[in-house]
Order: sequence, then C-alpha cells, then structure tokens
Amino acid sequence: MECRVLSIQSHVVRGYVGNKSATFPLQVLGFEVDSINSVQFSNHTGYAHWKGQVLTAEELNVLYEGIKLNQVNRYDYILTGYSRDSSFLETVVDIIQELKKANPSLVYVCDPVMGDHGAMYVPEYLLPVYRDKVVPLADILTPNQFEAELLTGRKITTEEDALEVMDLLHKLGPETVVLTSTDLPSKRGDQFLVALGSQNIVKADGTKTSQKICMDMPKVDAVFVGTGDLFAAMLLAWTHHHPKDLKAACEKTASVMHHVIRRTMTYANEMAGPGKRPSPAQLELRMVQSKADIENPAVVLEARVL
Ligand SMILES: Nc1ncnc2c1ncn2[C@@H]1O[C@H](COP(=O)(O)OP(=O)(O)O)[C@@H](O)[C@H]1O
Ligand SMILES: Cc1ncc(COP(=O)(O)O)c(CN)c1O
Repeated sequence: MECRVLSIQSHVVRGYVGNKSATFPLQVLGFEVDSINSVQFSNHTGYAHWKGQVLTAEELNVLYEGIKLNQVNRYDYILTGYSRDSSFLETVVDIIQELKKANPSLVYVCDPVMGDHGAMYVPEYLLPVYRDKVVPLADILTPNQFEAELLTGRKITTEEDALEVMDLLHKLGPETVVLTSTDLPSKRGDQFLVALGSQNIVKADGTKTSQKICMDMPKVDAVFVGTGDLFAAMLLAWTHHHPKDLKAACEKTASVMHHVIRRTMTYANEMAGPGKRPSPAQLELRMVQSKADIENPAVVLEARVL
C-alpha cells in the first residue's frame, strides 16, 4: 500500500537540511514524498553568507489549494520542520487540521525547530504558536533539549528532569516524544551523546503507561546541520514499521544517523586536511546512498529501557 508523506520544510540549493535531507532517505524506503519548501535558500544559515526566498502564508495556501482542487490531498503522514514566520506556521496548523479530518489516522511528525545550545535561531514569537497550536496536533514530537525546555518552561539538568519534561510534553498532545540530543552525562562516558524517548502505551487492562528509553550515541566533535531533519524523517519511517516499539524505532533511527555522521566526518576531515577543522561546507551531511545504508547500517546502536 502506498504511504504518502507531506513534508513542509526548507530547501537549500547546496547541502542537506530540511527537505533535502529528509526526502531521498524516505523515498529510498518506499515512501511517496510530497514536499513544500518553506524557504528556498542558497545554503543553511550556518554559513558566512546565505541568500534566498521565504514562502509566505498566502503562497502556501495557493499550493495547498492546487493539491485540494485535484483531490490529491490524502496523506498518511505530515512532517514539518524549519519555519520562521508565525502566519506561515498558523497556515500549516490549518492545513494539518483539515488533513486530519480527511484522514483521522494521519500521523503528524513535528520537529519544533526553534534553536539549540541555549539560543533561538527563529523569531521568539514562534514559541507560543508552537506550544499552543502546533504541538497539540503532533503525534510524534522531536525537540532537542533546548526546544523541550522552551516548550515546557522547565530546565533539564538530570535524567529525572528529562523524564518529567517528556511527560509534560505528552500532556500537550503527542503520544511519542523523543529528545533528540541532551547535555546529560552518558553512563558510557563523555564520548557519548544522550537521547531520550517516551511513548504512551495502553496496557491490556486499559490503563495508560509509557515506555521510556535512553540512547547513548557515539559523539563526534563537530557541529552538524540538518541532523535534526534527518532524524525526524528516519523516526517517521521506523515508527511506521514499529508503531508500538519506540525502542526499536529509535535504535534504527540512531544507527542511520551514526552511519551518516561517520561518513560525513571522514570526508570532511579529508577535505580539510591534517589538523584543520572542517568548514560548514565541508561538514554538509553525506546522504545515505541506498536502502541498505538505512536498513543494515554497519554499526547498530542499542537503547536501554528505563
Ligand atoms: N556531534 C554529534 N555527534 C554524534 N551524533 C550527532 C551529533 N550531532 C547530531 N547527531 C545526531 O543527530 C541527531 C539529531 O541531532 P540534534 O542535534 O538533536 O538535532 P537538532 O538539529 O534538531 O538540534 C542526534 O540524535 C544524533 O543522532
Ligand atoms: C535553512 C535551514 N533549514 C533547517 C535547519 C535546521 O537544521 P537542523 O536539522 O540541524 O535543526 C537550519 C538550521 N539553522 C537551516 O538553516
């Protein structure tokens, strides 16, 4: 059966963020991907220069109208990422509501892209739109630690804090929450990066509980851009295959990330030369090359159930 994703994210001419990082890996896994480019930039905004256009709310509506007029507005998944305009985001909310009405089993995967490492890189007025309108519609939410803290108003300094924040995020709406990266110390040492996940489950007796997991991922000493976008796309794919097993979905997602990041770093170091730190252009993600890269990565990471 066809599985169709509407992906509303950025497009870049050069490099791999947003739709450029999400589309091909999903297609190679057999998903149909309809993409709307929220922005079209020369490259991501971590370079010294970037130029381009931003899609307005009206322009988004025009594209959606066309899809609707042809009656091809039935989607199984919506995936959203980088957006820097509140009326654009409000229009995305309207579209999601309409598409959920058309298909009540539609799954909305939301990456609430707002910032990282203590700083917002989208305008601050987007926060209440995400918290009050976007996140309540989300089925799967993939904030990093900073975004989770913004959405809940709670600081995360311990694993217990992180578990409580994920519960607060469940209360806003999403049944599945993954903190894609945190500053928490890993039990495996400082060479590892910690991600945490939580999925609501209904037990046989009808009561609700949640499965909580922790992933320790080998840390690479560089800053990558587009990793959050690829992570959300791969989590969509793997929760599609393992809807009730967050541990399996996160292990497969993190293993793909590890493969892509290792390839990227090998190329980046080669291009930069001995002892030199790679530039943002050299650190552009090296995409997966095939279905096998995604389904059978050389290193398989394991998650712990908490
Ligand atoms: N420096 C890094 N070393 C290893 N893995 C990384 C690194 N940066 C990102 N990743 C991978 O990318 C995923 C998403 O990264 P994250 O930084 O949380 O995304 P975002 O771009 O949304 O902040 C992480 O879960 C991890 O798998
Ligand atoms: C155009 C664009 N799209 C998407 C992103 C998000 O990237 P990431 O997946 O690393 O959060 C960025 C990062 N600033 C960006 O500049």
